[in-house]
Amino acid sequence: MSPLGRLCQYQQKLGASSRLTHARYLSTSISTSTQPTRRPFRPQRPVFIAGQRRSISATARRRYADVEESFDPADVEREADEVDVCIVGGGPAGLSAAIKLKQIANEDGNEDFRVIVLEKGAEIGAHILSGNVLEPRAIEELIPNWLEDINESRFEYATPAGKDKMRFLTKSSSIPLPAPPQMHNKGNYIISLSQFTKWLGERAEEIGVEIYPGFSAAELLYSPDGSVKGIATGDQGLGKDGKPTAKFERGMEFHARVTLLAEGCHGSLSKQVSKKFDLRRDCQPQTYGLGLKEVWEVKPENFKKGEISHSMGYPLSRNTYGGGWMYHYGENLVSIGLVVGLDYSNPWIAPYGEFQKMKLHPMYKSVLEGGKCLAYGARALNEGGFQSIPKCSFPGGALIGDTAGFLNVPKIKGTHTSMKSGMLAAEAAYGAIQNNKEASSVFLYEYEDKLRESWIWPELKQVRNMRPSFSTPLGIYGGIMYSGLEAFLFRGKLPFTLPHHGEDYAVTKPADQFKKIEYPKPDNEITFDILTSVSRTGTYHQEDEPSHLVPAKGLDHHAEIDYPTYKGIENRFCPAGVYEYVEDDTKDLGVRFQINSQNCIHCKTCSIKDPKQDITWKTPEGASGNFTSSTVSGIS
Ligand SMILES: Cc1cc2nc3c(=O)[nH]c(=O)nc-3n(C[C@H](O)[C@H](O)[C@H](O)COP(=O)(O)OP(=O)(O)OC[C@H]3O[C@@H](n4cnc5c(N)ncnc54)[C@H](O)[C@@H]3O)c2cc1C
Ligand code: SF4
Repeated sequence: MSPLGRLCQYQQKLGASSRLTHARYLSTSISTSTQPTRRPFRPQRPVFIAGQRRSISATARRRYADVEESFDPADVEREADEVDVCIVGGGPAGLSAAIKLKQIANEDGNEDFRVIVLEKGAEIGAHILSGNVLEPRAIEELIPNWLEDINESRFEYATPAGKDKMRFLTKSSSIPLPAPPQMHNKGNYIISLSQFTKWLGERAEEIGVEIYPGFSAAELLYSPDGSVKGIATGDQGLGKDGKPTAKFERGMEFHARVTLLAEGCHGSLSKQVSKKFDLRRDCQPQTYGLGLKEVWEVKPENFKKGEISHSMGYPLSRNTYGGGWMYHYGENLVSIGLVVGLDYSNPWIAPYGEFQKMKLHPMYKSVLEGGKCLAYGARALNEGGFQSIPKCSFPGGALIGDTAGFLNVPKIKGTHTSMKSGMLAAEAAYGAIQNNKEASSVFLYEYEDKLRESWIWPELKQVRNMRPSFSTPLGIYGGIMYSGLEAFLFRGKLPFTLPHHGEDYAVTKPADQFKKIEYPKPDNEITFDILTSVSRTGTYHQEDEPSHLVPAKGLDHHAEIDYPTYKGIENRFCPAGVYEYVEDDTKDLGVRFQINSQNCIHCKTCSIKDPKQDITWKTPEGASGNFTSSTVSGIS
């Protein structure tokens, strides 16, 4: 069977068609009992079938394992395919770059220009998690009739933003605060980013982008001159021990003139490339927050379509940065969430516990009461802003979107900037490839210039001092006061840039310096235990695949270096119950470190916050960590 045939067979096996069909859409949306009214899907437009225009590889041979056979997977030759641009990550940034590239190439009469997108989720949108209030600036530039198109193809899709509310919370009351201009949402839309991304995927395929969901880019490939020459997808069918099983299939190589990394916040290949080319040498460290989110169907009398609320204060202590949100959208749907800055020093803090506590505050509880929680998810987001943007180009490629860190923190918005960065990289990549037809390696100098000349730069520069102003001894109070002055008076014009505190993991202090925090027991109406929440993410990893969460020298060594000082911080920072310290008398510490990697929801917090930086997050097998069987992808 041809490699293309095997690819199709593989996708069918996963139920992971690259076509985003009506049936597929319905099967991944919310259950019928709670399903809001929605318009029927518009008939499918003609689409390009991924890989049909050109086979993935005509010559190379893929090796399947014999059950009895024992060999080193790395010794097996990989198939390779040549493309013009390889994009890793089918999120808003990657798909915007892909669409822009094909728009330019098609206008240029260069329809054979090959752009591929590899996405680790089983389908486009499956691994996307966000609020999301969309500022439509970038999408209006990319697809001018987007709103009409999207509203035709999705149930009441983009809810126009209504009233903005900003509150400071104490334990039982809420004090109105003036919403800074950066947080005004007039002209914006509340959307499901997962659905928006699926729609972008359809638009990309229509104009000839080849999209391969279910494929993790696991390794960067380099040319002899040191430039990036593409990526390799991960091997499939390895057992827990890392040895090939009967289902083993070697990964594939994609060689590209330009490789764009669009992996989202804290991308694993981006981390490697940043290190190799020292991309962070002239910028501040990146800092992060963890966003935890639920989607509820609320009682109609509690629903205020389009209302957008944000809060600061309770339940977070004055030294912990963060805030909550609640967006009313669609039909009786409410997106509620909490972002917790990962620069907290107290290792007893559990962001999941803080989120559950927040829902019990009267401002939130009054809306949720009598409703039903449909979905849960969590994802890290960049908080470093302007001063943490690295060099974005490297020989052979570039970082685009959240993996470079273009999120506007006071706005809590990064979709528009991520998309725009992808579009700028696309323009630079097409020009560079056309102008360097013979050169082996392409460098996207123009991308860096375009970023600085675009609206991304002044937007992020203006708010650069707000986030670091929360890191003074005055904590949240100092931050609110300073940010108020910045927002209404200084508007980013002060002649200095505040630095960040350093890396988030490095500010964590020993547990014995703090009192242990006890979180309220779940009531199963408003608050839930972590495993119930994980069941609402639809997370699924193969039982027997190797763990993608790897302590450098094994589980026992990890426990020895982390546990005595931080008393199980991994168990508390992980929003999916992946890490556990289990009592075990046979161990010197009295506990055994356990990793339930099948629960992982790919939020990346462990890679950011582990105080000893001992856990490596590797891309799991493609299509695993599949969140689509839940309600999440329909509404997140
Ligand atoms: C809780 C929360 C709330 C937010 N609220 C808002 C908001 O209201 N408004 C707003 O504008 N923005 C918001 N954002 C930010 C917004 O979600 C991001 O800025 C945006 O999604 C970034 O797009 P991206 O394409 O760069 O990355 P992502 O959306 O993260 O997409 C990356 C994609 O790459 C895939 N991928 C990663 N690594 C690999 C690999 N090695 N191989 C193959 N595939 C890979 C992932 O599966 C994913 O599909 C929020 C973010 C969070 C976490
Ligand atoms: S294991 Fe790491 S990436 Fe996975 S859910 Fe837990 S903290 Fe997030």
